[in-house]
Amino acid sequence: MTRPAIDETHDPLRTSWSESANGHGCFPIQNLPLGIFSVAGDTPRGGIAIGDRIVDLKALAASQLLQGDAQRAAQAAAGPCLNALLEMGAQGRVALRKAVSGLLSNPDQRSEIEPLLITQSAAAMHLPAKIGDYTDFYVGIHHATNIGSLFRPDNPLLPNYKHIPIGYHGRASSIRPSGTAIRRPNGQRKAPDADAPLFGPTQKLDYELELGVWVGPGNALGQPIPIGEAGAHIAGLCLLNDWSARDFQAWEYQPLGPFLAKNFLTTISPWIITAEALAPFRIAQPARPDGDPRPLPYLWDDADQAHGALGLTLEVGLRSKVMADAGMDAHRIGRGPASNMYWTVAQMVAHHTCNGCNLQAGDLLGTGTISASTSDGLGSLMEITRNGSAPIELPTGEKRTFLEGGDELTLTATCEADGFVSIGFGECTGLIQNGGIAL
Ligand SMILES: O=C(O)/C=C/C(=O)CC(=O)CC(=O)O
Ligand SMILES: [Ca+2]
Ligand SMILES: [Mg+2]
Repeated sequence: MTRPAIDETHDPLRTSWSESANGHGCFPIQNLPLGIFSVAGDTPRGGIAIGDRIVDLKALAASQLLQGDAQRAAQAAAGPCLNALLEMGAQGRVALRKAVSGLLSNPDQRSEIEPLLITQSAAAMHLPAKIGDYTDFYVGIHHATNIGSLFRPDNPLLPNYKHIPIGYHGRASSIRPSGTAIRRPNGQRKAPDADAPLFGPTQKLDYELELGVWVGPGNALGQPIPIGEAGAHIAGLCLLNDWSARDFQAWEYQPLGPFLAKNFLTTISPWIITAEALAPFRIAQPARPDGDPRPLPYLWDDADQAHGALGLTLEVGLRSKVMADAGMDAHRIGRGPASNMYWTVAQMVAHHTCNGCNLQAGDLLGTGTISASTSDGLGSLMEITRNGSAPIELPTGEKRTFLEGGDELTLTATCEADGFVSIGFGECTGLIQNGGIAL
């Protein structure tokens, strides 16, 4: 995937007059992610996170402080979803990023810009775009191997895995922003030794640690996106939790793949970490192990192999109600690098469109669960507890096989590279409610 230019907006010496940005773990002036927010009594509109505040893009568009592409981009972000801005592609995003970075770093403009800033704690975050379609891939090879060995002990990694970025079409309508409560879903499950299935609340509620990929400009139906052009169609990334009911999944998934086990809710972090903000953190795709097949030519691009992967670390924390009541922080249950993706984002895009399927601005792709090869870097409880057979212990002494009512799960991600200021994704969090869906 082509890497956006490193420019003055990435300068590690650049700071903001909005002091909370300087040293902020997620949103220093080098990040400037895009989202949709609202404050009480007002309509949702686009914003850019800066430290613990948000630049109101509707107000900025009305201020006459921007010109040209930057002004057009702010106008495209002034409404309740960012689809129009995503459709504009890199040109609009880059112009807006440069202009906002300049305004937030120039002390002479503080008096003009500061009235356009909103405190994040006073704002509600919404989905950043109307999501037309959502596709979930399966590119985390350690996850695919681990979960495959639990679902199919004789045949963990199917023979297509190293030739095709495997995916399934998910459900866009049930994607929600971070903070949405999780109601335990009902469905069918059947234990392998049971005579008949049962209907009721899932006994194996799980999470999946994934990255979400926001599609920028789409492609026309019938016109594939060549791998070398995939970068122009990617607006940015977020965190994605593909909540999963493992008992339903085991019973329903053959032969068509996941269905009700995964479409009851998917949670994403609300900020789009733009392709531009991620530029310094692009790394080489790890070499395929000796003996692995070279992908077909439509899935191979030397430039993509050189810098199509992401230098970021993903983390999962779990906090039970007992821990929350005692004022304890979340307990880390997984931490690992995104370089455990067997396929790059560009390969996902090239494959998704190779048959002429059209992506549209605001579509969302999930990478699939990203697990590491080590036991401290697994991306789901099904893997961590070996399908419930090896419970984990929380600092309170409580045991967990799968998620229970009152548990709060939080995904985070941090990008680091020598010579650059680190940036974070914010949080993707969800609290499991005690009650479920009505029976
Ligand atoms: O059948 C399997 O091997 C497992 C499939 C999934 O869990 C689907 C999925 O959501 C892919 C992923 O997150 O990696
Ligand atoms: Ca998934
Ligand atoms: Mg759809």
